[in-house]
Amino acid sequence: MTKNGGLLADALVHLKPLMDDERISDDARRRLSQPNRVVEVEIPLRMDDGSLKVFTGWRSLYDNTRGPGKGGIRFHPNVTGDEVAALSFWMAVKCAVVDLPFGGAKGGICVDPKQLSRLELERLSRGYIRALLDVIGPDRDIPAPDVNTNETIMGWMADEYRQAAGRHQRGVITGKPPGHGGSLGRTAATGRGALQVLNIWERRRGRADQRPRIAVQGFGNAGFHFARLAHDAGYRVVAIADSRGAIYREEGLDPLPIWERKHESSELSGQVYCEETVCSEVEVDKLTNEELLALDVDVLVLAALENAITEKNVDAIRAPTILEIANGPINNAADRKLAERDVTVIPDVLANSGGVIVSHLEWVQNRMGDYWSEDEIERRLAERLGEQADLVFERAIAEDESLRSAAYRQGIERIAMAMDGLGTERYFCGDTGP
Ligand SMILES: NC(=O)C1=CN([C@@H]2O[C@H](COP(=O)(O)OP(=O)(O)OC[C@H]3O[C@@H](n4cnc5c(N)ncnc54)[C@H](OP(=O)(O)O)[C@@H]3O)[C@@H](O)[C@H]2O)C=CC1
Ligand SMILES: O=C(O)CCC(=O)C(=O)O
Repeated sequence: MTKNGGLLADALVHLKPLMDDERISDDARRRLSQPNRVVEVEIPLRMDDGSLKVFTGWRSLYDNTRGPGKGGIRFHPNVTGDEVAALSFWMAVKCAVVDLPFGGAKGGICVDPKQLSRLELERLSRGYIRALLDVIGPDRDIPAPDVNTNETIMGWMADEYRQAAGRHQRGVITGKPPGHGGSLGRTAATGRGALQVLNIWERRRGRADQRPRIAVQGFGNAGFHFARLAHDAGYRVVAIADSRGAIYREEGLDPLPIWERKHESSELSGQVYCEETVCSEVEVDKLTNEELLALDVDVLVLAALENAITEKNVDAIRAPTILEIANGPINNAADRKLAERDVTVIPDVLANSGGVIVSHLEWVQNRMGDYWSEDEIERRLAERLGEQADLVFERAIAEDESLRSAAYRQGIERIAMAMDGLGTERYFCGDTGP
């Protein structure tokens, strides 16, 4: 068993009820039950002091029936092959839920990037790409940012691939800096999309004119942009947490200055933004992460890592609505308990899909060699996400099932239909070679 205690096995539990559906063929059922492949690589890194360290990395391709694999790369000390495989499963479901022509993939390196210098980080990022040249590619498997990776890192990685290929291949990675083939709007896309999904849900529940109080766990790319946009849209962000702790203010917090303070010194390190000096303009209370999760807010937003809510702390949760921006932040046991208590969970495979939707737009722009304005990106994101979220919500209401179950059905049916459409002789499509 891995450090994450069988994350893929826990993730696959959601498939079980769907597998009884007669629309899912036996072949599709079998092929959906494990990843196509999980590649493990050792990446040697010359440290600034001249010593050599070796880091382990992975890239998992869960399924590529509907198109090339797609999914981010995570740098974190707890990354394992099992975690990456689970994340690639969620990517496969997510891309199908919002009807993108992609399969699911994910990658990661077991490393604490906060312990590396900028040059070490660049060498490691480039080394990861060199190690995986045979499995990634613009029509094979297309990485993007995830936890502790960003557009700078995607730029280094795309450049490493370009050097190895001997030509520009911009569509090999998304989330790059604008100017190096990156799309406008990608950085904020995950948070923007999550807010749109929440807004649609709140409107359906007749709560659009209220000013919900929200608490946000995770203040990185996804959590910050969500909090900033939600604050601007009139939500009251009463609490924010990063890996070091949480701050709370009943009157509401303005996420932008908090973010600016947090990032004054270094892009990737966690700053102690909840020190009194940092928030000296307003009175804030300090909370632990567990206290933030237990706040009596209208919406609890999970934007950090997997298993934030498990059977150990689920009974303390008081929010009636949970928005999953992180992938897999609620384990199965906790999910069942929340359902028993009629807590609405807006699931990750829909709520955080804004990022990959704009990644798809970046890939399309790279292939066209022409670039859209930020307004155009936002319009296209809103159009796709609005249509697909409505389908999920309508299905959930019509079938009287959870939003997670409705989203999974939407995604899995599309993948299974694509698998069946290819016939019986297509067993594996690793897409290696030139
Ligand atoms: N980036 C994207 O486009 C997408 C991201 N996601 C998912 O969203 C989640 C966050 O990703 P992203 O924002 O990109 O990652 P980042 O690395 O930018 O941010 C992660 C944030 O989570 C915080 N954090 C880490 N551990 C904890 C903890 N135990 N308690 C509270 N906060 C914690 C970090 O704290 P600190 O700042 O102190 O390090 C950081 O603020 C992940 O699950 C990711 O897979 C999903 C779809 C797309
Ligand atoms: O933008 C992408 O391709 C994938 C982002 C991601 O890793 C995710 O949605 O979890």
